[in-house]
Amino acid sequence: MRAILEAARERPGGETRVSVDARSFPEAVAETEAAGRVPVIAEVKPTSPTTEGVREDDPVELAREMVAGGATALSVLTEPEHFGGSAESLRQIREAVDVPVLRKDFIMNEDQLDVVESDLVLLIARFVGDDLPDLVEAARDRGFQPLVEVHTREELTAALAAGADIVGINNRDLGKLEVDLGTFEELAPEAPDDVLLVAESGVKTVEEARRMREAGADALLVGTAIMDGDVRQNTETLTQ
Ligand SMILES: O=C(O)c1ccccc1NCC(=O)[C@H](O)[C@H](O)COP(=O)(O)O
Repeated sequence: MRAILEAARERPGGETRVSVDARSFPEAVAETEAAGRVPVIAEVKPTSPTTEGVREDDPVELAREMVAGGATALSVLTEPEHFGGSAESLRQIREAVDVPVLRKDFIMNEDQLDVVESDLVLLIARFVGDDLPDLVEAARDRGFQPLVEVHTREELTAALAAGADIVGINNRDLGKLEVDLGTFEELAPEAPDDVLLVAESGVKTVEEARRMREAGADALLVGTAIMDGDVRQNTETLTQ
């Protein structure tokens, strides 16, 4: 994790401030619910420190297939060194689909928000620490919907104090890289009802998707299980 964070701190920001006309994620979730399906954010994740190999397929084609499979939104890794992502992939994907797109990266400072437009942007409470309130505000000022990621009760408290209204509870401990779906089950009851809760990481099966929904997940963020094989079929299975 240290190498990922060191690289993130070094990565340059954008030169001009972005202004986004964002596609509403809460509305997309409500539409999926109304259609009787499970809201899933499908992740375009070419590789990761916990995945073997690299998926070399065209990211835009993968994204189109995920949307065809019923994805409510997409998450696109833009971290280049450890996840095989790029800002350019995200730009092309957002142009090619009409669902909200989350920029998944390790954003450490305000300038890094200006690298590329997206509808949602990930802010990881564990890594931004006391800068979280300012980054939430800076993201909203640019038109982004911030998705604040937490893994502990303290981080959830910090996210709520920073005004987060879309919170991702990550089942993956980014210190140990271990996954435990019990993390979402433990923290979800602590969040107020008006916060949109996303269960992140480790969901592989329909049963696990149901487990997260029963624990209060408004949406699920799924990477590995969708990227492994036929992404359209995998998305269809998890959104049913
Ligand atoms: O996925 C990893 O290996 C990883 C390693 C180090 C830091 C972050 C990492 N993942 C970020 C994520 O949050 C996941 O990509 C996302 O939640 C999807 O998880 P999964 O469905 O388990 O692929």
